[in-house]
Amino acid sequence: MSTVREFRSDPGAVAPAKAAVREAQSPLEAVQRLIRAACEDLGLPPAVYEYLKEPARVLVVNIPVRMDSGEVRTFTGYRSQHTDVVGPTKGGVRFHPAVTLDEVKALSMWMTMKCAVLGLPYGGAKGGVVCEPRTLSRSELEGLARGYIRAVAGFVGPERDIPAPDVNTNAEIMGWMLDEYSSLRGVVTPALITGKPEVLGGSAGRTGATGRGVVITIREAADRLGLDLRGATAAIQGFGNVGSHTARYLQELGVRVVAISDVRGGVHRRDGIDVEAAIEHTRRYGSVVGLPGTDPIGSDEVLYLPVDILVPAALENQITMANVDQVSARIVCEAANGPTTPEASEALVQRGTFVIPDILANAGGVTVSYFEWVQNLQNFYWPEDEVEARLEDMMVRAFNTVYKVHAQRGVSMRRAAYMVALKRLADAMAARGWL
Ligand SMILES: NC(=O)C1=CN([C@@H]2O[C@H](COP(=O)(O)OP(=O)(O)OC[C@H]3O[C@@H](n4cnc5c(N)ncnc54)[C@H](O)[C@@H]3O)[C@@H](O)[C@H]2O)C=CC1
Ligand SMILES: O=C(O)CCC(=O)C(=O)O
Repeated sequence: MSTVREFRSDPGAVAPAKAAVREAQSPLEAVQRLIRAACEDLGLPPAVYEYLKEPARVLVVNIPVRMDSGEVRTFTGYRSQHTDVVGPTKGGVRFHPAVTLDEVKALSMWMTMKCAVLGLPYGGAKGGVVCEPRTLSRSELEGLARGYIRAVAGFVGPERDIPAPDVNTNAEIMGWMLDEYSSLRGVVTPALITGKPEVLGGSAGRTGATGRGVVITIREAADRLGLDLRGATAAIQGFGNVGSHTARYLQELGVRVVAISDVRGGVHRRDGIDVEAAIEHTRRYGSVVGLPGTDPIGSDEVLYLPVDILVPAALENQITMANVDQVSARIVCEAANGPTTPEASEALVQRGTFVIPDILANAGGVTVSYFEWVQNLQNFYWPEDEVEARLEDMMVRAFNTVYKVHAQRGVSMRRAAYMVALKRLADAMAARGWL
């Protein structure tokens, strides 16, 4: 790397996390603080933060959709591409009423950090559409998915930016987007998008990959802490793709999943919930609420149960300085992106909670997306056991790398993960002559 200079504050920039007394007011501010703090920890040249403090490009689009009523309604969509310093950008597309440009920017920045922790050859990206998918019919949803990819088609592509599923999007929606893009380009382009159905070139194991990765990190953490997972208890907030697979794989390791919640409410059972029954109930009724043999519990209450493992697997900002004192789990594993503010996370760590940060915990999804993209480019497909073995290997290596920095430097796992990521990104910048 070029000469390492002292990292100086500039008056316009966000305050370093060390000196922060005020809780970050938004996910964007939170991720900026985290990046800046890691740059300081590593003594990186100021240019590193300058390159990373905002996304390189953002696109705002209006998406007209013909509704079932015959009227045309316009939806707002975003795509944020944070940095392509190590390769094309990569990240999911979220359909949610609360999506904002700043949220999408923050999510793209977390993607950069996540890919760098795992050593994947991508920068981060994220997309979002402001909509309430629960109020859309299937054909309206399909129109929106096709409209979104049409609107960003000149901006994405296998060598530029590769979308994937996120909140309220899934393999079927990725299939529609792939079809639309392929029609526009006049050539079938499986490497455009990951998390698609296997019959269209999706990777074996992608659907469960994020949950599988989450559970690998919990297993590694439990090992370091001397916690026997057989008989340990867990509570899970959010029971979509990530939450449900996490619950399934935890149960396979002998963990008792005593509480689960989704946006409509939660369920509790001291002796452990039958996870497969909860998945089936959710498939049928759209929520875990009302699962026979369980007691009702509020969505938020799940966060406060005296369990060994708490897995927030829904949205950002669920654990903040306002409620952190009520969290009593021994391990908090951030399956969602940004579920804990940096300040609340620091408070948990001070109390002895082992926090596995999002950019490590939920990296299994993008890792298998990377495998999917590689398979698409080679047009050669791997069996599921090979995907799982490679995922296991990469997640364990990433966990060990972060844990080593955590132990050697006496910093939190989050700070350590950012340091690992920033070191790789800064090395790439230096090698490209940017520093
Ligand atoms: N799908 C993926 O591969 C990856 C997803 N993530 C992150 O994981 C999180 C969850 O994503 P998915 O499972 O894909 O989304 P999803 O749409 O499949 O599921 C989201 C779940 O969260 C629940 N939820 C929403 N608001 C809630 C609230 N206030 N309280 C309790 N539950 C609530 C929903 O009801 C649903 O059960 C997000 O933060 C996402 O960015 C991270 C890495 C990869
Ligand atoms: O699979 C991917 O490419 C990205 C998944 C994602 O959006 C995330 O990790 O937050």
